[in-house]
Amino acid sequence: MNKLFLALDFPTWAEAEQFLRKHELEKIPVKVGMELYYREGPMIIEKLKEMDCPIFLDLKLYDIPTTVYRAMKNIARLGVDFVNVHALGGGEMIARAKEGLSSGGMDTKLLAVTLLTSMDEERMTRELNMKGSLAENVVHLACLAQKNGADGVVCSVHEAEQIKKACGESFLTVTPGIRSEKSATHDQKRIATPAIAKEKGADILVVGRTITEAENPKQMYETMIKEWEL
Ligand SMILES: O=c1ccn([C@@H]2O[C@H](COP(=O)(O)O)[C@@H](O)[C@H]2O)c(=O)[nH]1
Repeated sequence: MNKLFLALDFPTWAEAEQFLRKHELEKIPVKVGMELYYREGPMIIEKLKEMDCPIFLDLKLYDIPTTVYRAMKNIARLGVDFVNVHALGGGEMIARAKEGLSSGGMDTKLLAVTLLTSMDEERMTRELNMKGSLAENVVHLACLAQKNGADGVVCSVHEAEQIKKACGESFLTVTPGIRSEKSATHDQKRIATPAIAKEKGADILVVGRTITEAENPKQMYETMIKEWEL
């Protein structure tokens, strides 16, 4: 799979829709996160399906296994392409998420967030008191996710190669923190360009502000796709 999902980080559907239409980006794969989903609810998924957009619903569930199972049963009905949990919720939570999702019979793929791309090794050690290197922890969480039924993980480009080695080629690596050579890093710490993502074997790119805040979003989108597909 070789896809770029645009992070639709807008406060309302009206703003997201206006952006997509203004820049002729209808029908592209999109990621809906907490900001938009908590405002608009499931309606947003219907609207994007009407536009024929592949959808990654990025809600990052993290709760006790039963609660996640029940929430996933509801999410399963939406028929999105991807949904995710935090791998740090543990194996049982991931397995119950998969169970809840499977009840929908819609072939939604389950991803597990390893360590957020806004986290670096220094803060992981100092603030979270986690031992080992960041890459070791990410690969460990990827293996845990795989063992418990996840179809792939959200990680940074920099761990994609090691995850593929540990979990196999078909285990998906979905990578946010994508930036062009010149764009601002914002709050992201583990960043990479689409060209590096390709080199490292990442399957799916997630790009938000580099495109949505660009002077010419359509041109930036096309440039990133080109760099990714070359
Ligand atoms: O580890 C993670 C998990 C999710 N995200 C999400 O991806 C986008 C990235 O947006 P940019 O503007 O390209 O930084 C955003 O919606 C995050 O919630 C992530 O960045 N890192």
